Amino acid sequence: MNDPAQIDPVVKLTLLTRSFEQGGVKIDVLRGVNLTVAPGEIVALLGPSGSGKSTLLQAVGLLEGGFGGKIEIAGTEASALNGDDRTVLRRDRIGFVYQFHHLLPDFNAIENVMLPQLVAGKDREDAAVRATALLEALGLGQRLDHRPSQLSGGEQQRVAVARALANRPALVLADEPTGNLDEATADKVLGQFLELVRGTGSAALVATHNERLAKSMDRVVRLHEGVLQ
Ligand SMILES: Nc1ncnc2c1ncn2[C@@H]1O[C@H](COP(=O)(O)OP(=O)(O)OP(=O)(O)O)[C@@H](O)[C@H]1O
Repeated sequence: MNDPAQIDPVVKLTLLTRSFEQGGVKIDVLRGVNLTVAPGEIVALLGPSGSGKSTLLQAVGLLEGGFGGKIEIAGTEASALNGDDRTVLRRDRIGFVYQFHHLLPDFNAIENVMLPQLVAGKDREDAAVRATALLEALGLGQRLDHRPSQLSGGEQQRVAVARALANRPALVLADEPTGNLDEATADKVLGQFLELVRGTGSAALVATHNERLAKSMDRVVRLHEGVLQ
């Protein structure tokens, strides 16, 4: 049996830094962030607008360079990988949900959820089975062949949640996943998202402004003046 102490964290950030130039002025947005997320743990990332939540998620999602410090994802030091290996690590281990769904407009719900699986080399039939199961679990069994424009905002976000989980990622990164929805819909979608993430055993790092929604997660961390509190 595995000793839990020996299991790698899904995320380990050590002294992460990021600065931007704005109008000739250097702004230190992240000033030495340390963060560990355990397998299956759901962590809320709170912080005021402009505090660097999206910047932090971009670092963890291996979406951008320019960061100082160390980024480890599921035991692999991502900051030491070349571009191709980083892409594979991102594709195989990380799912993303954004504030706006970013679904492909010409594909229906099931196709949008199948797509990341096909890109990862999964068999078409298996991908369809997985996509259907996820969409049904999110209450979208009657919407499988609807395109994004034929879905409500909450339904679009639920398809985006299904897409993020399609490849059974070790980690889901969500940037204001319900920020675009009214309060009642946001609560419902976030509740379903958390339940599904818990069911799959993925870990999640969820950036939000919403203290109330944050409290329903396992742990809350706050970005303040470039470090986590
Ligand atoms: N590519 C960039 N170039 C210059 N400055 C940037 C860039 N990306 C982010 N910043 C700056 O970094 C700071 C943090 O931005 P970020 O989007 O990470 O904040 P946030 O906490 O996610 O904000 P919000 O809650 O409003 O989405 C801001 O001052 C922003 O202007």
